[in-house]
Amino acid sequence: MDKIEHIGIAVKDLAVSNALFEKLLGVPSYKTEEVASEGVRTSFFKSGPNKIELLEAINDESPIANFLDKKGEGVHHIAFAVGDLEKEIERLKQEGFKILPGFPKNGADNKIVAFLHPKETNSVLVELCQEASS
Ligand SMILES: CC[C@H](C(=O)O)C(=O)SCCNC(=O)CCNC(=O)[C@H](O)C(C)(C)COP(=O)(O)OP(=O)(O)OC[C@H]1O[C@@H](n2cnc3c(N)ncnc32)[C@H](O)[C@@H]1OP(=O)(O)O
Ligand SMILES: [Co+2]
Repeated sequence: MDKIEHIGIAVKDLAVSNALFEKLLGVPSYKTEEVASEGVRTSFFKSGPNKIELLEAINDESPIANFLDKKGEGVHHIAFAVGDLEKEIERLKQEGFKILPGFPKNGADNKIVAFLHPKETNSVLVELCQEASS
């Protein structure tokens, strides 16, 4: 794991939270992007070298819809940047971690992503992100 790539925050209304985080961070979102496979609309902010990803659900099947129903708005996941996702997945499997089914897949912000189950990582949902080849 090279660094924290972004912190994912589940929000009910992306437009409302975009305005809030623009005031909070003092910068506008640099990208809004839907990821249909995850049923999410995302909005990204840069804060110095760090990134914040806001996520709203675009359908009831979305993991974000379920999270909001059960836990409400808040920090949803921590994403780590990895240079070689397949290699990192192999290393993690050797360490006894399982990758959630259906991953790796294309994520937002030009990444290929995979997730571990939060029950294996102290109830923190961990995402792995590799730059998709341009
Ligand atoms: C890919 C686009 C974008 C990007 O960055 O590129 C994204 O980040 S998309 C983000 C949305 N997509 C995902 O989160 C995909 C991975 N998540 C899942 O597959 C599910 O959300 C899963 C498996 C983590 C949970 O789904 P499940 O149906 O099992 O939900 P439950 O409510 O039954 O939860 C089971 C258990 O896990 C705890 N839980 C669930 N979500 C989280 C979370 N985000 N952080 C911490 N813990 C979580 C939940 O509380 C349950 O624990 P229990 O003790 O049994 O109550
Ligand atoms: Co993410």
